[in-house]
Amino acid sequence: TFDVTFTTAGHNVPSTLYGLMYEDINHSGDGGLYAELIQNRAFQQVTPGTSAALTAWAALGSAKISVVASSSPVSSALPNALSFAVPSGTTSTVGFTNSGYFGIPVTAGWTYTGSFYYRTPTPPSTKVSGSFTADLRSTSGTVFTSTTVPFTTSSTWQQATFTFTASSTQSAVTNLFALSVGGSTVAGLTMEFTLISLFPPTFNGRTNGFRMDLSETLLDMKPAFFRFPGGNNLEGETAADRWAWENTVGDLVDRPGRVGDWGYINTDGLGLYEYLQWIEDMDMQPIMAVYAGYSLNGASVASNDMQTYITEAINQINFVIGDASTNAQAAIRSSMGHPDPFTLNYIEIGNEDFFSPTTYADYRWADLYNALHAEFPQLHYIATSATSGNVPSLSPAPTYWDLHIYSNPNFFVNGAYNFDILSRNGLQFFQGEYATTTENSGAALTYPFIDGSIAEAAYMAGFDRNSDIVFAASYAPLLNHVSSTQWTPDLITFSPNTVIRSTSYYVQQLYSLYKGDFYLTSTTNTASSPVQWSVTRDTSAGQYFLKVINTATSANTVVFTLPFTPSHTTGTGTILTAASGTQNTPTNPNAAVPSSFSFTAGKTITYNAPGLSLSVLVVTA
Ligand SMILES: O=S(=O)(O)O[C@H]1C[C@H](O)[C@@H](O)[C@@H]1CO
Repeated sequence: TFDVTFTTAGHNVPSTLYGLMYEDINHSGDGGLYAELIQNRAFQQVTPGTSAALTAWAALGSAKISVVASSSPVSSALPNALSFAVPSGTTSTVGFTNSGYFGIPVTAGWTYTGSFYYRTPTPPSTKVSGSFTADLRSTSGTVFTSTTVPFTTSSTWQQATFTFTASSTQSAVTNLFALSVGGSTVAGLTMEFTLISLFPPTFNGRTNGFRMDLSETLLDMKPAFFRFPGGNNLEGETAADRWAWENTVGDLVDRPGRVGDWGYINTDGLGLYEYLQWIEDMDMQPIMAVYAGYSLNGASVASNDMQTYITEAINQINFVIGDASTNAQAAIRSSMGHPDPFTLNYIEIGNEDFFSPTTYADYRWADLYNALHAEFPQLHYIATSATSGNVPSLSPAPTYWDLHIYSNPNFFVNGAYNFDILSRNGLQFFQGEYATTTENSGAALTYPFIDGSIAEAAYMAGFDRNSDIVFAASYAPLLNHVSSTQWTPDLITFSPNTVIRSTSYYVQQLYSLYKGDFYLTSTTNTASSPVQWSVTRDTSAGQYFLKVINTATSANTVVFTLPFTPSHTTGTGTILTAASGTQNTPTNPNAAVPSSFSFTAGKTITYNAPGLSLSVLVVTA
């Protein structure tokens, strides 16, 4: 039995404590949160004439399709186009299909919004007019919804737009988007297409917006912040490949895309503006990274070449918070629909710069911090070259540090007091990435498992307890498309039409929902104890959240002694628990989900915590 006495003494819990780490990994962005359904929609960053350039595209009928460098590109950012050549004499239906990001969901009642650019490089002397049919169909050709799109041959680019509404829901996602036309209409013609786009309804109905079910899944966690755009995906393989904010704003036709750092092309259709608008819609605040001159090939920008990136970072921040009436970057923001500044308090300078500590310490941190702090003194700047609370020395000395740790359950069980032992010297910590990534045996994990998730919960009791110096924490990675994975485990796994909440998702959700605003000091425990606890309070609601974490496989009893007598004798709690090894997977998505229970409340509360469990007992004063 663990006897826990808590007092009314303690400290504030920062509103920023629990949030989300994001980067475009495992198709978290393109094919995930970004709602665009067409993969390789603008043939960005591909080599014309290669089969890879045609990823996700296939011809219909006797048409010949290939990716070409257009002789008259739709924009300098999008030099490539799909060439669609129809042999003379063709009479049957011709066209092309796109298979989406490993599938396309067909959902009853959804109105899809589509568009494409097209032209006929060498139009016939007598203009040809006709109609394309745009549709969603199964791979066997069953059409679920369609509409016609009139066209007239022209050597100049035209943009067509259309909508159609699905009347049925298909459980299969192996569906295709198709554009087709009667062969006799276009026989002998060669046409070019690009930026072929199809959106489902989006979160908050935003144009060029986010996928609804994934957004709702994240909203259910009430996350306080969103760290973006990376993670490794900020850094590029080289400086030239970095995430550069300016290439991600403005009209889609002006965004070149880039080769991302997780093995696939990023369209950057999900760009800085879209991130910020969604973060605002989701009641979060950004923790925004700026490129700090280190890239994944290990090279650092030379000291006397840093100015380009300092200016870029200043411009990036001005895009977010600048005055649109006086600042050019802020004016772009305003022109995109947000004249007022977005909320911004935290800037992360680089990512995992412990891979390049010398250049970070010698000049990269100071160059960026000094310039940004001078320009924006009200923002907080987060350094990234530490892995634990024993931070390296940098000048100027950072106040905020981002720490990352991926390990096994034992690390998190034994490390539960890692922050208690740190001296309070003004430093503030962001546990920006953490997760149980292997079993104690070292076996890799494809999905989180209850043993690791409850170990994470033990470690997170340390975030509550030390939230005087831990201002933010987020599990990583956040998202994983089940058909295109570079890193496991992940908090949430999804397919084109399903979302699987892992056991670690529920741990993150419970800590975030029951964060409270004040931590109450209680009986000191020891690291590596099988049981950890945390007591926080929602002061305005007069509610106390008694969290009990039992990392042992057998039950353990905790007896709480309260500094008051609750106003009720029965309390309601929420528990996540499962047998060792349990995972929520695509085939068993609800193997372990939280459930509620009631308990007897009084000046003392005896709680028998099941093995491998996180419980939150809610007590009303
Ligand atoms: O290979 S790692 O450095 O472990 O990559 C990790 C750390 C990096 O910030 C993030 O992008 C990635 C997965 O979350």
